[in-house]
Amino acid sequence: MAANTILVADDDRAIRTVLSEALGRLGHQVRTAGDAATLWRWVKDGAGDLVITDVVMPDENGLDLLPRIRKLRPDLRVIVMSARNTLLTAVKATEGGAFEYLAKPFDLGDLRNAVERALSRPKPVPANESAGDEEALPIVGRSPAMQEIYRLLARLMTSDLTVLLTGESGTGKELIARALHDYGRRRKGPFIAVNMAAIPRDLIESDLFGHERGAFTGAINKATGRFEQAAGGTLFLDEIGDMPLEAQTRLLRVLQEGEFTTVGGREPIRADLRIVAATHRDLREQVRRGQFREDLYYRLNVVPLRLPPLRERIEDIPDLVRHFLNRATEEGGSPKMFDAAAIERLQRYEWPGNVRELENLVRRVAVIYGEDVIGVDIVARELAAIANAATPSKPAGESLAMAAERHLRDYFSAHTHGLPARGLYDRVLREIERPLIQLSLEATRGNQIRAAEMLGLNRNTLRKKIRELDISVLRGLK
Ligand SMILES: Nc1ncnc2c1ncn2[C@@H]1O[C@H](COP(=O)(O)OP(=O)(O)OP(=O)(O)O)[C@@H](O)[C@H]1O
Repeated sequence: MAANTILVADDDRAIRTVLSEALGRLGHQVRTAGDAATLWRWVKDGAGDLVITDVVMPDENGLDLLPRIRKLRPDLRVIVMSARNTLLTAVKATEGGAFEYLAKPFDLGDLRNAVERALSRPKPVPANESAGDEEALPIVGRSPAMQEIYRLLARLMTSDLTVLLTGESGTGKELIARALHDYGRRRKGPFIAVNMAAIPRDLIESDLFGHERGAFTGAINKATGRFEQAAGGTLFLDEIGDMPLEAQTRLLRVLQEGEFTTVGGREPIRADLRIVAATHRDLREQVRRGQFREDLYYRLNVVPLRLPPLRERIEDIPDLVRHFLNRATEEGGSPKMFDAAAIERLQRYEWPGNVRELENLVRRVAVIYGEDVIGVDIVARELAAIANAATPSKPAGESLAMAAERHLRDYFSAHTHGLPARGLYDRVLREIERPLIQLSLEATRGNQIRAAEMLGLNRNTLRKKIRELDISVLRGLK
Protein backbone atom coordinates (compact mmCIF):
# COMPACT_ATOMS: atom_id res chain seq x y z
CA MET A 1 0.00 0.00 0.00
CA ALA A 2 1.28 3.51 -0.78
CA ALA A 3 2.45 5.61 2.18
CA ASN A 4 -0.33 7.70 3.69
CA THR A 5 -0.46 10.22 6.47
CA ILE A 6 -2.52 9.07 9.43
CA LEU A 7 -3.67 11.50 12.11
CA VAL A 8 -3.99 9.92 15.55
CA ALA A 9 -5.68 11.65 18.51
CA ASP A 10 -5.69 10.08 21.95
CA ASP A 11 -4.97 11.56 25.36
CA ASP A 12 -3.21 8.36 26.38
CA ARG A 13 0.46 8.64 25.49
CA ALA A 14 0.99 4.86 25.55
CA ILE A 15 -1.67 4.36 22.90
CA ARG A 16 -0.19 7.12 20.73
CA THR A 17 3.20 5.40 20.93
CA VAL A 18 1.87 1.94 20.13
CA LEU A 19 -0.15 3.22 17.16
CA SER A 20 2.77 5.27 15.82
CA GLU A 21 4.98 2.24 15.85
CA ALA A 22 2.45 -0.18 14.42
CA LEU A 23 1.36 2.15 11.62
CA GLY A 24 4.92 3.37 10.99
CA ARG A 25 5.89 -0.25 10.42
CA LEU A 26 3.28 -0.43 7.67
CA GLY A 27 5.10 2.43 5.98
CA HIS A 28 2.71 5.26 6.89
CA GLN A 29 3.50 8.71 8.21
CA VAL A 30 1.88 9.15 11.62
CA ARG A 31 1.08 12.45 13.36
CA THR A 32 -0.16 12.16 16.91
CA ALA A 33 -2.11 14.60 19.07
CA GLY A 34 -3.20 14.43 22.70
CA ASP A 35 -6.33 16.51 22.24
CA ALA A 36 -9.20 17.14 19.84
CA ALA A 37 -8.26 20.76 19.06
CA THR A 38 -4.92 19.78 17.50
CA LEU A 39 -6.58 17.09 15.44
CA TRP A 40 -9.23 19.55 14.24
CA ARG A 41 -6.56 22.08 13.24
CA TRP A 42 -4.77 19.46 11.12
CA VAL A 43 -8.03 18.42 9.49
CA LYS A 44 -8.87 22.07 8.70
CA ASP A 45 -5.42 22.54 7.19
CA GLY A 46 -6.15 19.66 4.81
CA ALA A 47 -3.59 17.31 6.35
CA GLY A 48 -3.90 13.53 6.61
CA ASP A 49 -5.46 10.70 4.62
CA LEU A 50 -7.06 8.97 7.60
CA VAL A 51 -8.01 9.88 11.17
CA ILE A 52 -7.91 7.55 14.16
CA THR A 53 -9.47 9.18 17.18
CA ASP A 54 -10.33 8.41 20.75
CA VAL A 55 -13.75 9.45 22.11
CA VAL A 56 -13.06 10.97 25.52
CA MET A 57 -10.35 13.62 25.28
CA PRO A 58 -9.65 16.48 27.67
CA ASP A 59 -11.04 19.27 25.50
CA GLU A 60 -13.68 17.68 23.30
CA ASN A 61 -15.43 14.42 22.64
CA GLY A 62 -14.14 12.74 19.48
CA LEU A 63 -17.69 11.81 18.52
CA ASP A 64 -18.70 15.49 18.48
CA LEU A 65 -15.84 16.15 16.08
CA LEU A 66 -17.05 13.50 13.65
CA PRO A 67 -19.89 15.42 11.94
CA ARG A 68 -17.63 18.45 11.53
CA ILE A 69 -14.94 16.36 9.90
CA ARG A 70 -17.51 14.72 7.64
CA LYS A 71 -18.87 18.11 6.61
CA LEU A 72 -15.53 19.75 5.93
CA ARG A 73 -13.79 16.77 4.36
CA PRO A 74 -16.30 14.07 3.41
CA ASP A 75 -13.54 11.95 1.86
CA LEU A 76 -11.47 11.75 5.02
CA ARG A 77 -12.20 8.49 6.78
CA VAL A 78 -12.30 8.26 10.55
CA ILE A 79 -11.72 5.25 12.75
CA VAL A 80 -13.10 5.73 16.25
CA MET A 81 -11.65 3.85 19.20
CA SER A 82 -13.20 3.96 22.62
CA ALA A 83 -12.95 2.47 26.07
CA ARG A 84 -16.53 3.61 26.70
CA ASN A 85 -17.87 0.40 25.38
CA THR A 86 -21.57 0.98 25.29
CA LEU A 87 -23.91 0.45 22.41
CA LEU A 88 -24.60 4.17 22.36
CA THR A 89 -20.94 4.93 21.61
CA ALA A 90 -20.86 2.38 18.80
CA VAL A 91 -24.14 3.66 17.37
CA LYS A 92 -23.10 7.29 17.59
CA ALA A 93 -19.78 6.54 15.94
CA THR A 94 -21.53 4.80 13.06
CA GLU A 95 -24.25 7.41 12.77
CA GLY A 96 -21.66 10.15 12.83
CA GLY A 97 -20.14 8.50 9.78
CA ALA A 98 -17.15 6.72 11.33
CA PHE A 99 -15.61 4.19 8.99
CA GLU A 100 -14.95 1.72 11.76
CA TYR A 101 -15.43 1.52 15.49
CA LEU A 102 -12.93 -0.31 17.68
CA ALA A 103 -13.60 -1.03 21.33
CA LYS A 104 -10.53 -0.69 23.57
CA PRO A 105 -8.55 -2.72 24.24
CA PHE A 106 -8.37 -3.88 20.66
CA ASP A 107 -6.16 -6.21 18.79
CA LEU A 108 -3.50 -4.49 16.69
CA GLY A 109 -4.31 -6.91 13.88
CA ASP A 110 -7.89 -5.56 13.84
CA LEU A 111 -6.60 -2.02 13.74
CA ARG A 112 -4.22 -2.76 10.85
CA ASN A 113 -7.05 -4.43 9.03
CA ALA A 114 -9.38 -1.43 9.54
CA VAL A 115 -6.64 0.98 8.41
CA GLU A 116 -6.00 -1.00 5.25
CA ARG A 117 -9.68 -1.12 4.41
CA ALA A 118 -10.14 2.57 5.16
CA LEU A 119 -7.29 3.53 2.87
CA SER A 120 -8.14 1.20 0.02
CA ARG A 121 -11.93 1.21 -0.30
CA PRO A 122 -13.73 3.52 -2.73
CA LYS A 123 -15.10 6.66 -1.11
CA PRO A 124 -17.35 8.21 0.11
CA VAL A 125 -20.20 6.86 2.21
CA PRO A 126 -23.38 8.99 2.34
CA ALA A 127 -23.90 10.81 5.61
CA ASN A 128 -26.64 9.54 7.85
CA GLU A 129 -29.47 11.26 9.59
CA SER A 130 -28.70 11.31 13.30
CA ALA A 131 -30.96 9.69 15.87
CA GLY A 132 -30.49 12.73 18.10
CA ASP A 133 -31.37 10.55 21.01
CA GLU A 134 -29.47 11.01 24.21
CA GLU A 135 -31.44 8.65 26.39
CA ALA A 136 -29.52 5.76 27.91
CA LEU A 137 -29.82 2.53 25.99
CA PRO A 138 -31.49 -0.39 27.68
CA ILE A 139 -28.78 -2.87 26.77
CA VAL A 140 -26.27 -3.31 29.54
CA GLY A 141 -22.86 -5.00 29.43
CA ARG A 142 -19.31 -4.13 28.46
CA SER A 143 -17.84 -7.62 28.17
CA PRO A 144 -15.90 -8.34 24.96
CA ALA A 145 -18.80 -10.50 23.80
CA MET A 146 -21.28 -7.63 24.17
CA GLN A 147 -18.90 -5.15 22.55
CA GLU A 148 -18.72 -7.36 19.50
CA ILE A 149 -22.51 -7.35 19.43
CA TYR A 150 -22.62 -3.54 19.69
CA ARG A 151 -20.14 -3.22 16.86
CA LEU A 152 -22.27 -5.43 14.64
CA LEU A 153 -25.48 -3.72 15.72
CA ALA A 154 -24.08 -0.32 14.90
CA ARG A 155 -23.24 -1.57 11.40
CA LEU A 156 -26.67 -3.13 10.99
CA MET A 157 -28.58 0.00 12.02
CA THR A 158 -27.94 1.63 8.67
CA SER A 159 -29.07 -1.34 6.60
CA ASP A 160 -32.18 -3.45 6.05
CA LEU A 161 -30.33 -6.76 6.10
CA THR A 162 -32.18 -9.69 7.61
CA VAL A 163 -30.78 -10.63 11.00
CA LEU A 164 -30.99 -13.99 12.75
CA LEU A 165 -30.57 -13.78 16.51
CA THR A 166 -29.67 -16.99 18.27
CA GLY A 167 -29.13 -17.60 21.95
CA GLU A 168 -30.57 -19.34 24.96
CA SER A 169 -33.80 -18.14 26.50
CA GLY A 170 -33.39 -14.87 28.41
CA THR A 171 -30.18 -13.75 26.69
CA GLY A 172 -31.82 -10.59 25.34
CA LYS A 173 -32.84 -11.53 21.80
CA GLU A 174 -36.02 -9.46 21.86
CA LEU A 175 -34.18 -6.56 23.45
CA ILE A 176 -31.62 -6.57 20.64
CA ALA A 177 -34.34 -6.85 17.99
CA ARG A 178 -36.00 -3.77 19.47
CA ALA A 179 -32.73 -1.87 19.55
CA LEU A 180 -32.17 -2.71 15.87
CA HIS A 181 -35.53 -1.14 15.16
CA ASP A 182 -35.43 1.79 17.59
CA TYR A 183 -32.03 2.99 16.40
CA GLY A 184 -32.27 1.81 12.79
CA ARG A 185 -33.51 3.67 9.77
CA ARG A 186 -37.00 2.19 10.08
CA ARG A 187 -37.48 3.54 13.60
CA LYS A 188 -40.38 5.75 12.51
CA GLY A 189 -42.33 2.67 11.37
CA PRO A 190 -43.99 0.06 13.58
CA PHE A 191 -42.20 -2.72 15.46
CA ILE A 192 -44.32 -5.85 15.32
CA ALA A 193 -43.26 -8.90 17.34
CA VAL A 194 -44.76 -12.31 16.68
CA ASN A 195 -43.95 -15.41 18.68
CA MET A 196 -44.35 -18.51 16.51
CA ALA A 197 -44.56 -20.74 19.58
CA ALA A 198 -47.50 -18.79 20.95
CA ILE A 199 -49.82 -19.04 17.94
CA PRO A 200 -51.69 -22.26 17.13
CA ARG A 201 -49.86 -23.80 14.18
CA ASP A 202 -52.78 -23.82 11.79
CA LEU A 203 -53.33 -20.08 12.31
CA ILE A 204 -49.75 -18.96 11.80
CA GLU A 205 -49.94 -18.49 8.04
CA SER A 206 -53.05 -16.32 8.13
CA ASP A 207 -51.78 -14.45 11.20
CA LEU A 208 -48.58 -13.54 9.36
CA PHE A 209 -49.79 -13.03 5.82
CA GLY A 210 -53.47 -12.24 6.28
CA HIS A 211 -56.32 -14.01 4.57
CA GLU A 212 -59.14 -13.40 2.13
CA ARG A 213 -62.76 -13.78 3.05
CA GLY A 214 -63.75 -17.45 2.84
CA ALA A 215 -60.12 -18.65 2.48
CA PHE A 216 -60.82 -21.33 5.09
CA THR A 217 -63.58 -22.31 7.51
CA GLY A 218 -63.95 -19.47 9.97
CA ALA A 219 -62.45 -16.83 7.65
CA ILE A 220 -65.63 -14.76 7.68
CA ASN A 221 -63.90 -11.52 6.80
CA LYS A 222 -60.76 -10.52 5.01
CA ALA A 223 -57.94 -9.85 7.50
CA THR A 224 -54.55 -8.18 7.19
CA GLY A 225 -51.56 -10.04 8.54
CA ARG A 226 -48.50 -8.97 10.49
CA PHE A 227 -46.47 -8.47 7.34
CA GLU A 228 -48.83 -5.72 6.26
CA GLN A 229 -49.10 -4.28 9.76
CA ALA A 230 -45.31 -4.01 9.92
CA ALA A 231 -45.10 -2.06 6.62
CA GLY A 232 -42.39 0.58 6.86
CA GLY A 233 -41.05 -0.95 10.07
CA THR A 234 -39.62 -4.14 11.49
CA LEU A 235 -41.19 -7.57 11.88
CA PHE A 236 -39.67 -9.60 14.71
CA LEU A 237 -40.29 -13.32 14.19
CA ASP A 238 -39.54 -14.91 17.54
CA GLU A 239 -39.08 -18.68 17.89
CA ILE A 240 -38.73 -18.98 14.12
CA GLY A 241 -37.86 -22.67 14.56
CA ASP A 242 -41.53 -23.26 15.40
CA MET A 243 -42.75 -21.93 12.06
CA PRO A 244 -44.67 -24.58 10.10
CA LEU A 245 -43.30 -25.57 6.71
CA GLU A 246 -46.07 -23.93 4.64
CA ALA A 247 -45.49 -20.59 6.33
CA GLN A 248 -41.76 -21.08 5.78
CA THR A 249 -42.39 -21.34 2.05
CA ARG A 250 -44.25 -18.01 2.05
CA LEU A 251 -41.55 -16.37 4.14
CA LEU A 252 -38.91 -17.61 1.72
CA ARG A 253 -40.77 -15.90 -1.09
CA VAL A 254 -40.76 -12.62 0.83
CA LEU A 255 -37.03 -12.87 1.28
CA GLN A 256 -36.38 -13.88 -2.32
CA GLU A 257 -38.83 -11.71 -4.18
CA GLY A 258 -39.85 -9.06 -1.67
CA GLU A 259 -43.52 -9.93 -1.97
CA PHE A 260 -46.16 -12.28 -0.61
CA THR A 261 -49.79 -13.24 -1.11
CA THR A 262 -52.45 -13.55 1.56
CA VAL A 263 -53.97 -16.96 2.31
CA GLY A 264 -56.53 -17.47 -0.44
CA GLY A 265 -55.32 -14.34 -2.26
CA ARG A 266 -53.69 -14.07 -5.68
CA GLU A 267 -52.45 -10.51 -5.94
CA PRO A 268 -48.85 -10.23 -4.73
CA ILE A 269 -48.29 -7.58 -2.06
CA ARG A 270 -44.93 -5.83 -1.80
CA ALA A 271 -43.23 -6.42 1.53
CA ASP A 272 -41.75 -3.16 2.81
CA LEU A 273 -40.16 -4.18 6.08
CA ARG A 274 -37.09 -5.44 7.80
CA ILE A 275 -37.18 -8.97 9.16
CA VAL A 276 -35.42 -9.89 12.36
CA ALA A 277 -35.80 -13.52 13.40
CA ALA A 278 -34.80 -15.25 16.62
CA THR A 279 -34.53 -18.77 17.92
CA HIS A 280 -33.20 -20.59 20.94
CA ARG A 281 -33.06 -23.82 18.95
CA ASP A 282 -30.28 -25.15 16.76
CA LEU A 283 -31.76 -24.34 13.35
CA ARG A 284 -29.07 -26.29 11.52
CA GLU A 285 -30.15 -29.38 13.43
CA GLN A 286 -33.75 -28.66 12.44
CA VAL A 287 -32.63 -28.34 8.82
CA ARG A 288 -30.94 -31.71 9.13
CA ARG A 289 -34.15 -33.24 10.45
CA GLY A 290 -36.20 -31.75 7.66
CA GLN A 291 -38.13 -29.46 10.03
CA PHE A 292 -36.72 -26.25 8.64
CA ARG A 293 -36.14 -25.35 5.00
CA GLU A 294 -32.46 -25.15 4.21
CA ASP A 295 -32.91 -22.39 1.61
CA LEU A 296 -34.84 -20.33 4.16
CA TYR A 297 -32.16 -20.91 6.76
CA TYR A 298 -29.53 -19.40 4.47
CA ARG A 299 -31.77 -16.48 3.52
CA LEU A 300 -32.43 -15.67 7.18
CA ASN A 301 -28.89 -16.21 8.28
CA VAL A 302 -27.53 -13.29 6.23
CA VAL A 303 -26.27 -11.73 9.43
CA PRO A 304 -26.11 -14.24 12.28
CA LEU A 305 -25.88 -12.72 15.73
CA ARG A 306 -25.30 -15.08 18.62
CA LEU A 307 -26.14 -13.78 22.05
CA PRO A 308 -23.85 -15.45 24.55
CA PRO A 309 -25.31 -17.04 27.68
CA LEU A 310 -24.77 -15.01 30.84
CA ARG A 311 -22.31 -17.56 32.23
CA GLU A 312 -19.97 -16.69 29.33
CA ARG A 313 -19.92 -13.01 30.27
CA ILE A 314 -20.00 -12.92 34.04
CA GLU A 315 -18.04 -9.66 33.98
CA ASP A 316 -21.35 -8.01 32.98
CA ILE A 317 -23.09 -9.14 36.16
CA PRO A 318 -22.13 -6.12 38.33
CA ASP A 319 -23.46 -3.67 35.68
CA LEU A 320 -26.62 -5.70 35.17
CA VAL A 321 -27.29 -5.87 38.92
CA ARG A 322 -26.86 -2.09 39.19
CA HIS A 323 -29.15 -1.59 36.21
CA PHE A 324 -31.95 -3.77 37.64
CA LEU A 325 -31.57 -2.19 41.10
CA ASN A 326 -31.93 1.25 39.51
CA ARG A 327 -35.08 0.07 37.78
CA ALA A 328 -36.46 -1.17 41.10
CA THR A 329 -35.66 2.20 42.70
CA GLU A 330 -37.35 4.08 39.84
CA GLU A 331 -40.42 1.99 40.49
CA GLY A 332 -40.54 3.16 44.08
CA GLY A 333 -38.20 0.81 45.98
CA SER A 334 -35.52 2.14 48.32
CA PRO A 335 -31.96 2.35 46.91
CA LYS A 336 -29.91 -0.79 47.49
CA MET A 337 -26.59 -2.31 46.51
CA PHE A 338 -25.02 -5.76 46.46
CA ASP A 339 -21.66 -6.08 48.22
CA ALA A 340 -18.58 -7.55 46.54
CA ALA A 341 -19.01 -11.04 48.02
CA ALA A 342 -22.65 -11.13 46.92
CA ILE A 343 -21.67 -10.19 43.37
CA GLU A 344 -18.93 -12.78 43.37
CA ARG A 345 -21.44 -15.44 44.45
CA LEU A 346 -23.76 -14.40 41.61
CA GLN A 347 -20.86 -14.75 39.21
CA ARG A 348 -20.35 -18.37 40.25
CA TYR A 349 -23.91 -19.38 39.47
CA GLU A 350 -24.76 -21.01 36.10
CA TRP A 351 -27.80 -18.84 35.17
CA PRO A 352 -29.77 -21.30 33.03
CA GLY A 353 -32.44 -18.59 32.60
CA ASN A 354 -29.73 -16.03 31.72
CA VAL A 355 -30.36 -12.29 32.14
CA ARG A 356 -34.07 -12.82 32.74
CA GLU A 357 -33.27 -15.05 35.70
CA LEU A 358 -30.79 -12.53 37.10
CA GLU A 359 -33.30 -9.73 36.63
CA ASN A 360 -35.93 -11.71 38.52
CA LEU A 361 -33.57 -12.45 41.38
CA VAL A 362 -32.44 -8.82 41.74
CA ARG A 363 -35.96 -7.47 41.59
CA ARG A 364 -37.19 -10.05 44.09
CA VAL A 365 -34.38 -9.25 46.49
CA ALA A 366 -35.02 -5.51 46.07
CA VAL A 367 -38.61 -5.97 47.17
CA ILE A 368 -38.34 -8.66 49.83
CA TYR A 369 -35.31 -7.56 51.86
CA GLY A 370 -35.14 -4.39 53.93
CA GLU A 371 -31.31 -4.23 54.04
CA ASP A 372 -29.64 -1.43 52.07
CA VAL A 373 -26.61 -3.60 51.37
CA ILE A 374 -27.34 -7.10 50.14
CA GLY A 375 -24.71 -9.54 51.36
CA VAL A 376 -23.62 -12.99 50.25
CA ASP A 377 -25.90 -14.73 52.79
CA ILE A 378 -29.03 -13.32 51.14
CA VAL A 379 -27.79 -14.22 47.68
CA ALA A 380 -26.88 -17.74 48.80
CA ARG A 381 -30.35 -18.17 50.32
CA GLU A 382 -32.05 -16.99 47.12
CA LEU A 383 -29.90 -19.23 44.91
CA ALA A 384 -30.60 -22.21 47.17
CA ALA A 385 -34.32 -21.50 46.88
CA ILE A 386 -34.04 -21.53 43.09
CA ALA A 387 -32.07 -24.79 43.19
CA ASN A 388 -34.61 -26.42 45.52
CA ALA A 389 -37.50 -25.36 43.37
CA ALA A 390 -35.76 -26.61 40.26
CA THR A 391 -34.60 -29.99 41.56
CA PRO A 392 -37.10 -31.61 43.88
CA SER A 393 -35.14 -34.85 43.72
CA LYS A 394 -31.86 -36.21 42.47
CA PRO A 395 -31.95 -36.73 38.70
CA ALA A 396 -30.66 -40.32 39.17
CA GLY A 397 -33.66 -42.66 39.10
CA GLU A 398 -35.86 -39.75 38.12
CA SER A 399 -39.17 -40.64 36.47
CA LEU A 400 -40.41 -38.94 33.30
CA ALA A 401 -42.99 -37.01 35.31
CA MET A 402 -40.32 -35.81 37.72
CA ALA A 403 -38.06 -34.74 34.89
CA ALA A 404 -40.94 -32.87 33.26
CA GLU A 405 -41.78 -31.20 36.56
CA ARG A 406 -38.17 -30.14 37.04
CA HIS A 407 -38.07 -28.58 33.57
CA LEU A 408 -41.38 -26.84 34.05
CA ARG A 409 -40.33 -25.44 37.41
CA ASP A 410 -37.20 -24.03 35.79
CA TYR A 411 -39.34 -22.57 33.07
CA PHE A 412 -41.77 -20.91 35.47
CA SER A 413 -39.04 -19.66 37.77
CA ALA A 414 -37.43 -17.97 34.76
CA HIS A 415 -40.71 -16.11 34.24
CA THR A 416 -41.55 -14.98 37.74
CA HIS A 417 -41.81 -11.42 36.58
CA GLY A 418 -44.39 -12.19 33.94
CA LEU A 419 -46.18 -15.21 32.64
CA PRO A 420 -44.88 -17.40 29.80
CA ALA A 421 -46.29 -16.64 26.37
CA ARG A 422 -49.83 -17.84 25.59
CA GLY A 423 -50.34 -21.33 24.23
CA LEU A 424 -48.23 -23.01 26.89
CA TYR A 425 -50.36 -26.16 27.16
CA ASP A 426 -50.02 -27.05 23.49
CA ARG A 427 -46.38 -26.06 23.48
CA VAL A 428 -45.53 -28.35 26.38
CA LEU A 429 -47.46 -31.28 24.97
CA ARG A 430 -45.70 -30.80 21.65
CA GLU A 431 -42.34 -30.86 23.42
CA ILE A 432 -43.21 -34.32 24.77
CA GLU A 433 -45.00 -35.60 21.68
CA ARG A 434 -42.23 -34.71 19.29
CA PRO A 435 -39.45 -36.84 20.86
CA LEU A 436 -41.94 -39.60 21.65
CA ILE A 437 -43.00 -39.96 18.03
CA GLN A 438 -39.55 -39.36 16.66
CA LEU A 439 -37.99 -42.05 18.85
CA SER A 440 -40.85 -44.45 18.13
CA LEU A 441 -40.22 -44.03 14.41
CA GLU A 442 -36.52 -44.54 14.92
CA ALA A 443 -37.18 -47.69 16.94
CA THR A 444 -39.41 -49.08 14.18
CA ARG A 445 -36.98 -47.95 11.49
CA GLY A 446 -39.45 -45.52 10.03
CA ASN A 447 -42.27 -48.06 9.81
CA GLN A 448 -45.34 -46.01 10.61
CA ILE A 449 -47.67 -49.00 10.91
CA ARG A 450 -45.53 -50.61 13.58
CA ALA A 451 -44.93 -47.28 15.32
CA ALA A 452 -48.69 -46.65 15.45
CA GLU A 453 -49.25 -50.12 16.92
CA MET A 454 -46.58 -49.65 19.51
CA LEU A 455 -47.91 -46.24 20.51
CA GLY A 456 -51.49 -47.49 20.52
CA LEU A 457 -52.49 -44.81 18.04
CA ASN A 458 -54.61 -45.03 14.96
CA ARG A 459 -52.38 -44.92 11.82
CA ASN A 460 -54.10 -41.84 10.48
CA THR A 461 -53.69 -40.09 13.82
CA LEU A 462 -49.99 -40.86 13.78
CA ARG A 463 -49.67 -39.58 10.23
CA LYS A 464 -51.49 -36.37 11.20
CA LYS A 465 -49.19 -35.84 14.17
CA ILE A 466 -46.10 -36.43 12.05
CA ARG A 467 -47.35 -33.71 9.72
CA GLU A 468 -48.35 -31.29 12.47
CA LEU A 469 -45.11 -31.69 14.34
CA ASP A 470 -43.04 -31.44 11.15
CA ILE A 471 -41.31 -34.71 11.92
CA SER A 472 -39.25 -36.05 9.05
CA VAL A 473 -39.62 -39.76 8.50
CA LEU A 474 -36.47 -41.43 7.33
CA ARG A 475 -37.79 -44.31 5.31
CA GLY A 476 -35.96 -47.51 4.53
CA LEU A 477 -33.65 -47.32 7.51
CA LYS A 478 -31.94 -50.63 7.81
N1 LIG B 1 -27.96 -6.92 28.06
C1 LIG B 1 -29.08 -6.69 28.75
N2 LIG B 1 -29.21 -5.54 29.44
C2 LIG B 1 -30.33 -5.30 30.15
N3 LIG B 1 -31.37 -6.12 30.23
C3 LIG B 1 -31.31 -7.27 29.55
C4 LIG B 1 -30.16 -7.61 28.77
N4 LIG B 1 -30.38 -8.82 28.20
C5 LIG B 1 -31.60 -9.20 28.59
N5 LIG B 1 -32.17 -8.28 29.41
C6 LIG B 1 -33.49 -8.38 30.05
O1 LIG B 1 -33.74 -9.76 30.30
C7 LIG B 1 -35.08 -10.10 29.99
C8 LIG B 1 -35.09 -11.17 28.91
O2 LIG B 1 -34.66 -10.61 27.69
P1 LIG B 1 -35.37 -10.98 26.30
O3 LIG B 1 -36.83 -11.18 26.49
O4 LIG B 1 -34.92 -10.00 25.28
O5 LIG B 1 -34.66 -12.41 26.06
P2 LIG B 1 -34.93 -13.47 24.90
O6 LIG B 1 -33.60 -14.00 24.53
O7 LIG B 1 -35.78 -12.86 23.83
O8 LIG B 1 -35.73 -14.57 25.70
P3 LIG B 1 -36.72 -15.71 25.14
O9 LIG B 1 -35.90 -16.55 24.17
O10 LIG B 1 -37.09 -16.46 26.37
O11 LIG B 1 -37.86 -15.01 24.49
C9 LIG B 1 -35.77 -8.82 29.56
O12 LIG B 1 -36.43 -8.25 30.66
C10 LIG B 1 -34.63 -7.93 29.12
O13 LIG B 1 -34.93 -6.57 29.28
